[in-house]
Amino acid sequence: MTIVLTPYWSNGVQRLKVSPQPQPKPPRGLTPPSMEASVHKLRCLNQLRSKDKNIEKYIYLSQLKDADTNMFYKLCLEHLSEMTPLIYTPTVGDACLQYSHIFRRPDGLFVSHKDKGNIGKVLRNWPRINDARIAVVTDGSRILGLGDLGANGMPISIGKLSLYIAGAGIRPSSTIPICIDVGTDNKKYLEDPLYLGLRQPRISEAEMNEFMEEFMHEMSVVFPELLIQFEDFATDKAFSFLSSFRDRYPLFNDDIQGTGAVVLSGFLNAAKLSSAASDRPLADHRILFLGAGSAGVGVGMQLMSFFKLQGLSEEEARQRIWLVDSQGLIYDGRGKLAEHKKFFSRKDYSGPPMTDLVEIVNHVKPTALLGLSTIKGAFNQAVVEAMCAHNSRPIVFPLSNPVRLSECEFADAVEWSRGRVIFASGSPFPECSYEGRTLYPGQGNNMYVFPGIGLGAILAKASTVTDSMIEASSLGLAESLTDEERAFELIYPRVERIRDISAQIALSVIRVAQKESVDRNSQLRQLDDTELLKYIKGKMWDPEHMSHL
Ligand SMILES: NC(=O)C1=CN([C@@H]2O[C@H](COP(=O)(O)OP(=O)(O)OC[C@H]3O[C@@H](n4cnc5c(N)ncnc54)[C@H](O)[C@@H]3O)[C@@H](O)[C@H]2O)C=CC1
Ligand SMILES: CC(=O)C(=O)O
Ligand SMILES: [Mg+2]
Repeated sequence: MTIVLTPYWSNGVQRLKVSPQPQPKPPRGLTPPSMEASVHKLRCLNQLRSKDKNIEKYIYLSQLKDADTNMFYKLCLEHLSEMTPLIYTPTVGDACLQYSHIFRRPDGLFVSHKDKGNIGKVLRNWPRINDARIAVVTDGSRILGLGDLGANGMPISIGKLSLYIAGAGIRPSSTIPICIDVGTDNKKYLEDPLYLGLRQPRISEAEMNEFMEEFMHEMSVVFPELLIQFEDFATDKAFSFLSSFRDRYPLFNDDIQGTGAVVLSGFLNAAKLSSAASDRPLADHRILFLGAGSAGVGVGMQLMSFFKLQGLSEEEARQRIWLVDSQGLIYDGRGKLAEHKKFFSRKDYSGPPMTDLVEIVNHVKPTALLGLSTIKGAFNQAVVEAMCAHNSRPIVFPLSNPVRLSECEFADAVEWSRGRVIFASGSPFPECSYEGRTLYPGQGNNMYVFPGIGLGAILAKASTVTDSMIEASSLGLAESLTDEERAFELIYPRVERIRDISAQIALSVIRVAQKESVDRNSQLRQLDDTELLKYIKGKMWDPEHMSHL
């Protein structure tokens, strides 16, 4: 497919009309005699599989995406469980760490502090302005659990958007990966002669707030139909930019809201399995978090809905959740707390600081232990055994990314719990067998929901992304398990079904947007659910029908 760009003016801004054109057959002699599309797919797959290291596979796939976008997405769709760990976590973490060294050519938009006052001008340099529908924006300040990676954060925006395209059929030309470069406090990068970003420490909080005001305003002027996903901002900024901008522009924060939705969904299914193995009512679950950053608190807030769905009040729901950070259990008597930790701070404990996780598990007696702490191995044998002492089927979700920061490995959790654990992790682990049974880990990663949230919000032309739209994505995902998946005790559907799942999630999100009157595309109101689902699926971009060869 080639793209033809025709300039035109709208609201005083020059835009480009994007028209995809079928690729003309190359003149005879310019391709080899036996260039069959299906054989070439096999050739690409073989080249990919011949590489030993995942980072080499990542580089190969980035180049393939550049040279033959359709082929890249055909491979993604046909081999999703093989491709996802390469284009996303865990490999994307290594790609970010090494970005300045493996960089070949630009693929995304860099907006730097040097552009302050001229951000609109920089945004207008994007070649596909009129087609833009979704941007993933990071400032690189907390990439996965890897910390401040500055301008090296760009691959996370690229990776998330590849999943939008593969998982929800968003047109590649409608996506904009953005990395805001406002410096880095990563000393190693500042000293690296190959580092691609600004060679300066991060700007102050006040300067950052001013910069973001201009950035968001200009984004809405230049890209009036754009939905924004904030990604991997350090926790304070993640919370403050979400609350400053969410009522003014269509946006959501993936780490707070997307993660909240995906974990609520998995927890709904896990709690049913766990409760079925004991006589414990669903309302009696007790959840302990290791990690109280944007992800931990975001998930905690979303899990309040689990208890409210069981009929509990807001206060009763709050009482079911305990948070632990690097200083131990979070409680009022501990001293000054960061703003985002206050809501879940316990009032029913007043002893000395409690820092040992086994001691905390024995104090709280949780039914579920969730890790969003970036602390590898924090759920060790003693911790998992303590969980088993209180539960016939303990729920253990080590959700930190990438895989080498996971609080616990699946095989260990199975072994230490003697096959009783109900498990989901942020990055994928292989299945394992225990006493003749094959056990499957879940992947509790926001990748299950953000493509569908984005697709729904884009099609409804939502003016804002509401909490109920996020919750709808979660309930839609929880209900999407097939009978076969339930029989295998899966708590998330198989990733191969992502397009169907995204369509279902988009439908739920659109219906809530309509109910809350934030849909600017009111035509979709006339469709019943069957028609709407057909409409959504019909809108999905399909690489098979756009052959490059
Ligand atoms: N599975 C998923 O879909 C997602 C996973 N994550 C992962 O969650 C992790 C955390 O992300 P954020 O909350 O944004 O980061 P953050 O840095 O804001 O939060 C980390 C939290 O862990 C706590 N912590 C650090 N060391 C600890 C220790 N030794 N013991 C107990 N707690 C400790 C910190 O006090 C802080 O509360 C990252 O690894 C990230 O990749 C984030 C979003 C989505
Ligand atoms: C998955 C994700 O968004 C994170 O680890 O930050
Ligand atoms: Mg993230």
